Amino acid sequence: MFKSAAILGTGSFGTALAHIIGRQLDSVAMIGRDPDVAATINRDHRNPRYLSSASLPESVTAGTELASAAEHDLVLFCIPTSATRGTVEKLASLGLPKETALLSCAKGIERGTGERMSSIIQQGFPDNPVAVLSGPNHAEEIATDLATCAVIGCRDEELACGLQQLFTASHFRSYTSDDIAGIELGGAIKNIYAIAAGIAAGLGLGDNAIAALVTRALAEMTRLGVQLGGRVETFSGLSGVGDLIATCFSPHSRNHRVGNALGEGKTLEDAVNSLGMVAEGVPNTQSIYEAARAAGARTPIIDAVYAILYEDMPAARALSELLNRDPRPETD
Ligand SMILES: NC(=O)C1=CN([C@@H]2O[C@H](COP(=O)(O)OP(=O)(O)OC[C@H]3O[C@@H](n4cnc5c(N)ncnc54)[C@H](OP(=O)(O)O)[C@@H]3O)[C@@H](O)[C@H]2O)C=CC1
Ligand SMILES: O=C(CO)COP(=O)(O)O
Repeated sequence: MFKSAAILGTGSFGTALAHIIGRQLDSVAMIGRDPDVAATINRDHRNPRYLSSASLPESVTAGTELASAAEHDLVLFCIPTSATRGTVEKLASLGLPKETALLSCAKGIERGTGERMSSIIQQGFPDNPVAVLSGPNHAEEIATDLATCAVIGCRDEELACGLQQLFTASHFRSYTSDDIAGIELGGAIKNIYAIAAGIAAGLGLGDNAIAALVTRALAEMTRLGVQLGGRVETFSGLSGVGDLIATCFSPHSRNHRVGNALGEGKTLEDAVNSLGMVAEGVPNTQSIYEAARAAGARTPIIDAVYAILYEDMPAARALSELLNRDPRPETD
């Protein structure tokens, strides 16, 4: 179905996905901001800045011209959620054929509007087909051919099959679903719990506490995600509990690393600056906290992370307040 693709973003995830789909397609164009990074990718078939040890197939080239996305039949959005609307508007002003399929790979919702990335992309390209990809997909592992699975959210069956075929490799298995909202919400909300799990580890809590936290996080994610438009079963799938487990327990998770630094007493600014990559949970703690308030949802874990990140509440006090809330049944 697809012969070529453009990947917007030459960061970790763009590089990992180029590594996968570059083997399947005639040409994959990575479109970034830094001409030196692009030149090195073209010369050495490696990204010097992100996942520099991963080799990129010969079919992968790089550049900085957004307009060149129009030459491909699929465009992947692998940029931070905070950059999505601006990039969509720029690309829409340059123009894309209406057959070009658009695949959102970012995990978060927009601050202020609460909109999901697929909606923002669809607004910019009302006639183009839009799909999403999510799951337990750490770029570091994908780029070294460690096995994983993903779910493709798409309402058009033919496109879903085409994307499923594209994202099928000996070490990469993909599933399809038409619950785009549920898939995007799981991927966005879990970032906050990865920060929470990192904070718990940084505070020196044990395995029992972190298992309890992640279990209650799943209940909270499902409750909030359903209130925001997802289907309940999607949160027990790859983009829900699958990604929650990956990010809450993996040393690769940037969100977990930010949380860990906070638990150890570092400031949010230091934690984010020392990362040098995007940790979507930081802006998404604000956007999802706001969406939860607007929906009237009960979200004690998200509220605690929000208080630590944005209201200067010491992590140990937030933990104590979480544990000392009024008792309640496990399922309600
Ligand atoms: N890394 C992972 O394992 C996974 C990441 N994702 C999601 O993919 C998205 C991208 O993450 P990831 O690749 O890891 O992030 P990185 O921090 O590794 O890279 C971000 C990329 O986006 C570019 N970028 C940053 N700001 C802008 C902007 N304002 N306009 C255009 N481009 C910009 C950066 O350019 P520059 O290098 O020039 O700064 C860089 O190429 C996130 O939503 C993340 O949640 C999803 C699954 C897995
Ligand atoms: O979403 C991810 C893996 O599925 C990446 O998580 P981090 O952004 O926390 O590294």
